[in-house]
Amino acid sequence: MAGSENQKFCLQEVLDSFQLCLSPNKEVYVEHYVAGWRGLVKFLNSLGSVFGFISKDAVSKIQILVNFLNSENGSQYATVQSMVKFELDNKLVDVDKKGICPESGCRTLLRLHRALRWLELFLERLRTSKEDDKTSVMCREAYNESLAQHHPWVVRTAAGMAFFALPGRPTFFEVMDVGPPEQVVAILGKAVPLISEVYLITEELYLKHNLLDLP
Ligand SMILES: CCCCCCCC/C=C\CCCCCCCC(=O)N[C@@H](COP(=O)(O)O)[C@H](O)/C=C/CCCCCCCCCCCCC
Repeated sequence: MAGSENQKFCLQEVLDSFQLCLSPNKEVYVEHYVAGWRGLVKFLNSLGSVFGFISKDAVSKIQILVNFLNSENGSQYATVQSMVKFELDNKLVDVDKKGICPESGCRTLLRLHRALRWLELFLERLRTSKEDDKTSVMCREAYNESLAQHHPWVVRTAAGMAFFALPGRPTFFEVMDVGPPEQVVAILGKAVPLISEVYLITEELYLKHNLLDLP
């Protein structure tokens, strides 16, 4: 999968990954979760180097999780549920905020999990938007309602500047490459509830184990 972030973006592929994410008993498969993010990073990379610092951060977090999946404990990382249990049972998570385990699977996935909420809010705005609506405004509103609350001023400022470089809605829809706007809206109508379900399952799990504030 190395270097796949430079390949062409495919919205259906992202949708498929998030669909495959959920097991019949509603566990979240880490493999498909990271595949969904890899697909999204392709989209980000197609927008140009202004978004490079965001893409780099997302790729490094994806890679940390892939490394866990490929490690000798890989089977423990099959689902978010098994990962949480394994890392908590083995004291691999910085629950006491002492600065240990800076790269646990739980804290790494939490960063992507918060970003998933941004994605859900952004895609819902995109889905219900009108032709003249600005993607930069939709993106900023979604960011302020979610990720921004976890970012320091310097990151919020850099992100805010990058949003100005977002292409307009028509170009956005073209890059999605799934056909006319009605088709994009239809696919987004399937993607948003799926993403929302994956988000809610993870949120409840993290809440139950008091992991939502991991440093
Ligand atoms: C269906 C197609 C349309 C939507 C396509 C969206 C494509 C988005 C792809 C990736 C999104 C980026 C995910 C970013 C993960 C950020 C994780 C994070 O919060 N990291 C921060 C904290 O990490 P630690 O320091 O604690 O390890 C880190 O400080 C962040 C640095 C980078 C800035 C992140 C800003 C995120 C802004 C929201 C994404 C905007 C993308 C716009 C593209 C439409």
